Amino acid sequence: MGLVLYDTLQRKKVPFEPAVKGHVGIYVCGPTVYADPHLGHARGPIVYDVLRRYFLHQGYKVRFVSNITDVGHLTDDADQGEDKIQKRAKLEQLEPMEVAEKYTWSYFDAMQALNVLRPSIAPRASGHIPEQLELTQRLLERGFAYVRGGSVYFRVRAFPEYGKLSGKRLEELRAGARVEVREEKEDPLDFALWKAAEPGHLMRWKSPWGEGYPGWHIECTAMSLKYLGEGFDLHAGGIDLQFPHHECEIAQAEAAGYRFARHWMHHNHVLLEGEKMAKSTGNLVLLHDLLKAHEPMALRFYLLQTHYRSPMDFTFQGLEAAERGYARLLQAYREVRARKAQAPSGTTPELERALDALEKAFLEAIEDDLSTPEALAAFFTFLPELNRLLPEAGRESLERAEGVFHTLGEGILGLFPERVLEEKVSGPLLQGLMALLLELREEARRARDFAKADLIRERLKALGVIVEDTKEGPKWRLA
Ligand SMILES: Nc1ncnc2c1ncn2[C@@H]1O[C@H](COP(=O)(O)OP(=O)(O)OP(=O)(O)O)[C@@H](O)[C@H]1O
Ligand SMILES: [Zn+2]
Repeated sequence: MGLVLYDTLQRKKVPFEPAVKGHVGIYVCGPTVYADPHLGHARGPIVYDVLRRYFLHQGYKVRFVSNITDVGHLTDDADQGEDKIQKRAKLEQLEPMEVAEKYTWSYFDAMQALNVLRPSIAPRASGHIPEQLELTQRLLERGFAYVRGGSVYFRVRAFPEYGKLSGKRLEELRAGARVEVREEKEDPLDFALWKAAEPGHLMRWKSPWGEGYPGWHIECTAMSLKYLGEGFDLHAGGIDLQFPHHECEIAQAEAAGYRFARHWMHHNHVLLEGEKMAKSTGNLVLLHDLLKAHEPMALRFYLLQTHYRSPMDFTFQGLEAAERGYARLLQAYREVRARKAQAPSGTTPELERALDALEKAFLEAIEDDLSTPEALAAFFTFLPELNRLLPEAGRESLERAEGVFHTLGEGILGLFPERVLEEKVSGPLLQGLMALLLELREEARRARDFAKADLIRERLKALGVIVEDTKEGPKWRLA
């Protein structure tokens, strides 16, 4: 069938064909790094990670670019307010770049725990000032921008297609626009490409118009075009970015004469008590807190249970239910691996048919606009069949089942990294089991059942555990 995705720009599901055969270029707007990530920040990366893994599974070469915004994102998301990172730097008494570094790693660490593949490139906005200046210059030359008091603004009225992504009409936007007190703009809808730095503004660079810093929107246009080239395949981010951020990105790129992203994808929000989880409002659950108390893969499973275009209300009950669901899947996978070794050679036709059905339903779900809930449902339809057939199944069929868990469950959904497959015997459990065995052996000795006592010692020795009888009683150590 092939992949079909809902394209926000076309407002419908469309077949996805990459521009260059065998290659896919994806750009995902990354976080503004001024605070620890919350659960909402994990949703996009996990959704687009599944997409990326699907392309890899289909044999594509994928270049996955996801930026780090470390400058230019102002507290009101538009052209006013303080730089979010600089504001935090003052609060924590750090250099702005220290703040950015600290929270970039906090974000990367959380993504790693969630088994999200690292971006091929994670460009920092502050490392791409020359590219942003060049694009701004180009927009000036082409009449799409103007300079006012050391700042450069994009002239929205010169780009009639402004609004095409979000479906907003210019007249309505204009009617609703705030007119600022010290208005430099020709039109309240115009947005900053470059802002003159006020005295005391810490993050500043030289430009043809004086010292300043870039606008948030120009960063992503410059970095996506640099690393993915004109007409790249897919641009993605949260629905809050559709307007104005992505609308402005399109205007900048196309007014500069470049073909921009061919497809647009937007994921819906994680909510907490009905409101968007957000750093700026403090309505959030921190990822690091969740990751400490819960299996990261259960969290990933939880997020994948809702389709990416639907809002998702976070609750602890929901997470606990997901933990149980995930544990059932993992247990089945582990059992397949364990049984495989002892199973008699041969295939089991019923299991083969169940696997065919699973593979088919799974891929159809993913290819239908990345329906991860249905892909998971395919696994849960398969589980009772598997459990029923497991005791009798032939080795070749079990090997195939293991392969399916591996390629679909881990390869595409990213739910079973090697770590979760290892059987873990924790220290306290091992100590408890050994104490129990030695106690039983002592009991046998007291009952003068030396044959049993020796048998326990010999069997332990075969497992690499040495038992020594000392004055203080029996002791054990690993051989
Ligand atoms: N609650 C959420 N659910 C899903 N995605 C989110 C959520 N909050 C932010 N994102 C996404 O995370 C990425 C980084 O966003 P950003 O750093 O601006 O986070 P934020 O928490 O919304 O910050 P702020 O509250 O300061 O605007 C964006 O793609 C954004 O759409
Ligand atoms: Zn962006």
